[in-house]
Amino acid sequence: MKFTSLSLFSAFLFNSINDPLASLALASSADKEQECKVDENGNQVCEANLLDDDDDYLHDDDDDFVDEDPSNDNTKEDPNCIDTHELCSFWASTGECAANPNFMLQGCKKSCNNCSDNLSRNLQSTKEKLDAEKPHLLNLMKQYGEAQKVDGDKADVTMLVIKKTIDYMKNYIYAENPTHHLSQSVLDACTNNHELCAFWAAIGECENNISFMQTKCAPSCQSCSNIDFNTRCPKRPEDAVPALKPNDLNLMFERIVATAPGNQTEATQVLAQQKAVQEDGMPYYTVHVQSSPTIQSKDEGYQVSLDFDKSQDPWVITFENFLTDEECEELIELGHKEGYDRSKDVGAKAADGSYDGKISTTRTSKNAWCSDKNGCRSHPVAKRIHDRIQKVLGIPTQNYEDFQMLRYEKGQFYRTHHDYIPHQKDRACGPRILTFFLYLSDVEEGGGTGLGQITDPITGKKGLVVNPKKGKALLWPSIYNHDPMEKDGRTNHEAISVEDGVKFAANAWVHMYDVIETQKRGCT
Ligand SMILES: O=C(O)CCC(=O)C(=O)O
Ligand SMILES: [Fe+2]
Repeated sequence: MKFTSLSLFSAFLFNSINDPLASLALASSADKEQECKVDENGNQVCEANLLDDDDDYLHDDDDDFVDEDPSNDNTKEDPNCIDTHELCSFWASTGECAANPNFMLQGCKKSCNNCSDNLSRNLQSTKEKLDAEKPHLLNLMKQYGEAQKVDGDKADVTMLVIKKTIDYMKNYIYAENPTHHLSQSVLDACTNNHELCAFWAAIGECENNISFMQTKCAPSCQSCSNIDFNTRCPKRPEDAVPALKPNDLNLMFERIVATAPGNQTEATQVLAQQKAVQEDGMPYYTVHVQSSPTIQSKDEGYQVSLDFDKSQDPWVITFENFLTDEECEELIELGHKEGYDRSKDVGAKAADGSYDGKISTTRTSKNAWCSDKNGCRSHPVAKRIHDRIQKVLGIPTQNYEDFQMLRYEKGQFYRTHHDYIPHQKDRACGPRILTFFLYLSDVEEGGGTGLGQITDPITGKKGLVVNPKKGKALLWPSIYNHDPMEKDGRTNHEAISVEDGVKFAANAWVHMYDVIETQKRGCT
């Protein structure tokens, strides 16, 4: 029996995005497609004589494919090389293959020139033949970046990714008459930058870890077009609601001070000292104003203008007992699970529009990001604290970056800097507008947060130092009240060296707009 490896590979391409193993099973029966049907669960089911019924899905010991010669199939039409929509050719001509590859490369294969070629047709589907092909395929893969490592129990699925990658790179990216309009710099950057790209793609990382995978392992994720910042990064929706409008900043701080549960009465102050927690889980925290405008919104002479903002001191407040001891310990532990690495500053802009982290001599601490890649962000304690901050600020948690967990050993510091990142003004997430800083440990000596341009309320001199204390929080704005997209440089700050002990802390940076998708796609 002649083996229709052309339809095999096309079927594989079409299905393997969701389930590569299933697609191979489907593929091995592709020449008898009429004998396969979809069951009530939506799964493809084929007659028993088409698929082995043991779990060795690659096993095929009859001789029903003997297409030893790749040229044998050259003249055959690929039945899967079709457009599934009448507008495919129009869309392809308007650049949709590049702009919308997820749909177009599968749904408009013909117009996008994303059909299987001789190599693909000749792919063998038995385990033995796969193994025999392996050196050849791995060799071909070297054209597209780092040589790929394939072993372990995911070797078969990884090989499927490799086949898919070669097909995509050869027939679509480097097609003779490409239908995409990718720039030379994107093409040059579209390489696998790690030997495990194919493996990671095989275990679903292209979707779990979009920012890294779709740019640094783009061939394996079939995502060269996403290297381009404008394709990968969603624009800020026209109707996006800003977290703060002009004048909201002052009103927010005034409200936070007035409503702090521990500040209300003498009795609540006692409860705060006892670290009591309210029924809804909110601790009886107290708020202490370190610095604020002297003329407040209800006062005569109050204005919403740059001159007025400059004539007043910026807000800086602290919260005592904002977190319970258990919450602090759990957050530190989450940081350990993620792994504390040497902290980096915002570095140079990369070809994909992201900004590299650069090791800096002015920041010697270690940090870990509590992202959702490993479920940290959705851990109940991390989530509870995000929700608590949301309650205090009245700004939704989607606007909060993942917690950046910090660890300073003796002698470590972060020299004076500002948290506002100017280029983010034009990004979907908008700039950082507030820093909600959490102290997770007591520190024996040193390790304070210094705000050099803020007047210390006790000494009356410039240079406020907030000392760490387990469960305490510190909040300051990075922007002005009259125009909350604009940086207020007066909240420059530093992490003073730890002299003794270890300082654990966490940054919760609040953006003007939703930052979740921007962060996930590496667009911040
Ligand atoms: O550790 C501190 O006290 C401040 C840290 C800081 O400013 C930062 O991580 O951006
Ligand atoms: Fe900072």
